[in-house]
Amino acid sequence: MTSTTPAPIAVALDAPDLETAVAWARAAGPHVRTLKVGLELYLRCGREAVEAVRSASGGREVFLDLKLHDIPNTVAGAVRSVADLAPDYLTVHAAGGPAMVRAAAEALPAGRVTAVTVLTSLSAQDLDRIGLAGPALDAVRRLAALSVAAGARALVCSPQEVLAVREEVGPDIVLVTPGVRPAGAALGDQARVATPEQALADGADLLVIGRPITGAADPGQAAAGLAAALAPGAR
Ligand SMILES: O=C(O)c1cc(=O)[nH]c(=O)n1[C@@H]1O[C@H](COP(=O)(O)O)[C@@H](O)[C@H]1O
Repeated sequence: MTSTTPAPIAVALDAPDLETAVAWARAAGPHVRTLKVGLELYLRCGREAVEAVRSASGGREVFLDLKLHDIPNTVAGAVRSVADLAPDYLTVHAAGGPAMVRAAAEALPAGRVTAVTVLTSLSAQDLDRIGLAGPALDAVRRLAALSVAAGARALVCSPQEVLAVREEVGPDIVLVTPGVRPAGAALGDQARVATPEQALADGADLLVIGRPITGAADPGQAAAGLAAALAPGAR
C-alpha cells in the first residue's frame, strides 16, 4: 500500500545503528512527509545518518533533532556545524532563552529552527518537582511566544497544548507534536499524549511518531496504516 499524499508524520528513527534506520526510512518513506534523526542515531553515526536517511526515504524532509541547549555563542556554532546538511527542521530547547533561540535562527536562515517547549515525557508532577509549578500549558505558552519572537519558525509541544499554542502564535508557525499514540498503544515514557486524529484536529501540522511505527513487526505497513487513517477522506 503506497499513500499518494504523504501523511503529516515525522517518523522518529531512534535506531541503534544506521542499517536499521535506513531500513525504517525506506519502509516508511513512501507514506510520510518527514524522517527524524535524533540523538541516538546522530551521536552514533553523525552526518552520514542524515544523508543516508534522506536518500533511503526518496528525498523526504529531514528533521534533525539535536535539542541544542547551551549559551548562545555555543549553540550558534553548533548550528553552523550542521547547516550544510540542510535540515528542514533543527531542534533547540526553548528553555535556553530568547538569545539562544535567536542565535540558532540566525545560523540557519534556510531551515526551521524548532523550539522544544516542555518535553512530552514530563507530567504535571514532574514539572512541580523541577520547579515549573502550575499547568504545563502555562509554561508551554510562555516558551512558545518567546521562541517565536526570537525567530523560531516551528515549535514542539504536546498534542494536549496544540490548540492553545496555535491561538498564541497564529497560523504561520509549524506546530510539531510528539506524544502521539494511536488508541490503545503503549505510552512508554510519554506523559502528555493524544491520538494522531485528535492532534491533527486540534491544529498540529506534523506528528512525531516513533515506536508505534518502528516497534511494529512491519514498520512500512504500520506507517501506511497510520497514513491511511489520517488521509483527509478518512477522518
Ligand atoms: O523533539 C522531539 O522530537 C521530542 C520532543 C518531546 O517533547 N518529546 C518527544 O518525544 N520528542 C521526540 O519524539 C520521539 C517520540 O518517539 P515515540 O515516543 O517512540 O513515538 C522521540 O524521538 C523523542 O525524542
